[in-house]
Amino acid sequence: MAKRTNKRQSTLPEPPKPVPALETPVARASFFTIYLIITIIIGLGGAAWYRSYLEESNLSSGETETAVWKVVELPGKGFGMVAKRNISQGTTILREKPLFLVPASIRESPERLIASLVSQLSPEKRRQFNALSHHSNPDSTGEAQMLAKTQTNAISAGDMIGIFPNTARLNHGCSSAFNVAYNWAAGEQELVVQAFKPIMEGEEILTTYTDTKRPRDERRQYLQGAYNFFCTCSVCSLPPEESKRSDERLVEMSRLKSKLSEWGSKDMGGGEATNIINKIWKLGEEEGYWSERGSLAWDAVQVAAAHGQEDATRRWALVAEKWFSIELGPNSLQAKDAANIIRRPKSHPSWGARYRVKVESPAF
Ligand SMILES: C[S@@+](CC[C@H](N)C(=O)[O-])C[C@H]1O[C@@H](n2cnc3c(N)ncnc32)[C@H](O)[C@@H]1O
Repeated sequence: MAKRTNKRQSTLPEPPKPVPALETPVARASFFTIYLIITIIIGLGGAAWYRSYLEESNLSSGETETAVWKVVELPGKGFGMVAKRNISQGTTILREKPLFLVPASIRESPERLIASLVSQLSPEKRRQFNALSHHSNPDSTGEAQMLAKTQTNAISAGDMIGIFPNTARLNHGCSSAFNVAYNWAAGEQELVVQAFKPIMEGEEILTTYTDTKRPRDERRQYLQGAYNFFCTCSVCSLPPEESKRSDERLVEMSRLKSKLSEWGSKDMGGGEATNIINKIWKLGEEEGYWSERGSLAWDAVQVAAAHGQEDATRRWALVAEKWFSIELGPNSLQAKDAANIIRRPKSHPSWGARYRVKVESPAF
């Protein structure tokens, strides 16, 4: 049996003594040549890595192609964004600063305001703005067209709305069809786009323009009115029977979500509230609707904490932290708040605010 030895007692043979490398001018010269070559190789490798890092995570506005996605023309949709390679769940596919921000409600003429903001853009940024589509008012020109482009492409950024030329190329998909979500990072003043589902190479990268937890006809009517297109996404194209079942699930998810507000008005106990959250989760799983999972689990954290249930609070916070990180990014305030509750469940602001009662833990 081999004896355990420490280094000092090692019986391994002594390593060979290093050969003095820099003793002659020739040796010194070849050392510097090798040093130079290694430095260049490391430098080039580093630059390539840095370029790919920028491409994946911190793009400057105006790019239409990165290592991860490209903007292409798609039949019947204008432009859209397509994955250039498999994208794993939780990947940040894009960070983007706005061309400009506008308050969500303004007193002055919106046309005039947008025109003035566009006139202040650099020529390159103005080109990016002019390249955007404007389906809400296709025949418009001049200031009206600038307003139409803003209406078609604006994305909420805190209490403002902004124009983000890359994110603006994301087309819409309903319930199980959309695979990315964006989140305004107020600290960095940039939009973060996260893949909350795995996306295969060649697949279209889709966001959602509306709450799609409603029946297909209603969704289509809304999208036609607000964005001027008839939705034929994978959910809207389901055969009649499957479409009916999908509609039923979505309507039930929506009904249960509004029923949950009864806990807020103290008309529902903590056990029932967490039971409803588990039901919504299950329906979402059946539907393939993975969005909003972080906030659903966060609602359960609130219920469990208010009823003073430490173990359930921590378990729901673990789920919330996981899904906030996937959908909003690990540096999002939401993911950080959930991480704090995992460490100290009793630090939740609602801790013990209601009578103590057992609540359900995650049932998945
Ligand atoms: C924010 S833009 C998206 C990018 C746009 N396709 C482009 O070419 O720049 C919104 C417009 O894209 C089109 N669009 C988005 N999702 C679509 C879909 N699922 N099917 C057809 N057209 C869609 C509609 O014309 C909509 O008004």
